[in-house]
Amino acid sequence: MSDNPLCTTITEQLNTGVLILDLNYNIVEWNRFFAIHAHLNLQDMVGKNVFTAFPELPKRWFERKLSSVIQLKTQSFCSWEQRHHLFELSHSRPITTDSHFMAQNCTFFPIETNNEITHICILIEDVTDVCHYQTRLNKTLEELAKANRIDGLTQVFNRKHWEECLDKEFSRARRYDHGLALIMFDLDHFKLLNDTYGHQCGDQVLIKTAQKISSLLRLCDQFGRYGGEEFAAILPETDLAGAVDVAERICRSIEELVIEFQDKRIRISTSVGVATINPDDKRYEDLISNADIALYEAKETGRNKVCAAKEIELILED
Ligand SMILES: Nc1nc2c(ncn2[C@@H]2O[C@H](COP(=O)(O)OP(=O)(O)OP(=O)(O)O)[C@@H](O)[C@H]2O)c(=O)[nH]1
Repeated sequence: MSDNPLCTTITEQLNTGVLILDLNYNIVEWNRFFAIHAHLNLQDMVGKNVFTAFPELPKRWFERKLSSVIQLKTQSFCSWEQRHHLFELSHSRPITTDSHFMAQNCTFFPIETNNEITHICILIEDVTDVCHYQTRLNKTLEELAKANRIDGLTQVFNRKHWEECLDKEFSRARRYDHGLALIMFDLDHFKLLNDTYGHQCGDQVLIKTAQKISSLLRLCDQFGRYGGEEFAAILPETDLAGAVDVAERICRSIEELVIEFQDKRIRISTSVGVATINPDDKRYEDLISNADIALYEAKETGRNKVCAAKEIELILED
């Protein structure tokens, strides 16, 4: 590796890959680490063009990288997060990883002789462990973030996240004077269903109902589980007539839904309350209250129906 035997000994013991190229991309030197992980013979590769020796190299990117190192006379770095690996080297990680090749941090730096760049040195650091643990950590964080937003049983938004969405939509609607509607659903006689068929059956009904309602909403609507057998949907840019129309459609679909549980075919219904933002509403909770009053009205006047907050106001005015 070097005229100095001490340096050669050290370089050969390094746990880092060392590859030295001339300015025509020919391999001048490389160390044992590189040869072992490339499964190639140390001597065979010297003098070969790097692109012939490693056809997997991204040629244009590599040439640009080296040319900037030469022109700027400065070192350059490429982390595994930018590019998982440059060279298809094996790793010796005992624990199984998803990656077939060694994850690499690569450093490129110019070698000068008499003030003139004659070679480029590339150092390859094996960061397969870092990559593995970072990937696992990211996955866990993603799962945690999801668990923080999603109701475990029905897989729709949980109440906390749903209310945060409503808070944002409410502020936006107020600021830009846009429409905003809220639909609250409460399954009818759910206690009786639980008592008759058992809690597992009740759970299945909640799952299927949530799926059904989700499938009938638009992508921009936000749907969540508000409580036990209560669900709620936020409909941005929607007026009362539009929201009632959606609510009616959902109400009829739930009525027609047949849920199979073991050998039983279960049918249910839902009462629905609809409200839209009005100038008196100061906080998003006001909108929930109005939808809740409408929902109560739907329960009181027979269930399996839709009531709108405005209709109640009119009834009160009468
Ligand atoms: N299976 C199951 N049941 C639940 C869950 N959460 C709440 N419940 C039940 O839902 C039932 C709700 O009962 P109530 O509030 O009396 O309402 P209801 O029987 O639907 O009557 P109305 O709303 O008046 O039509 C209770 O028995 C709760 O135990 C759940 O996650 N799974």
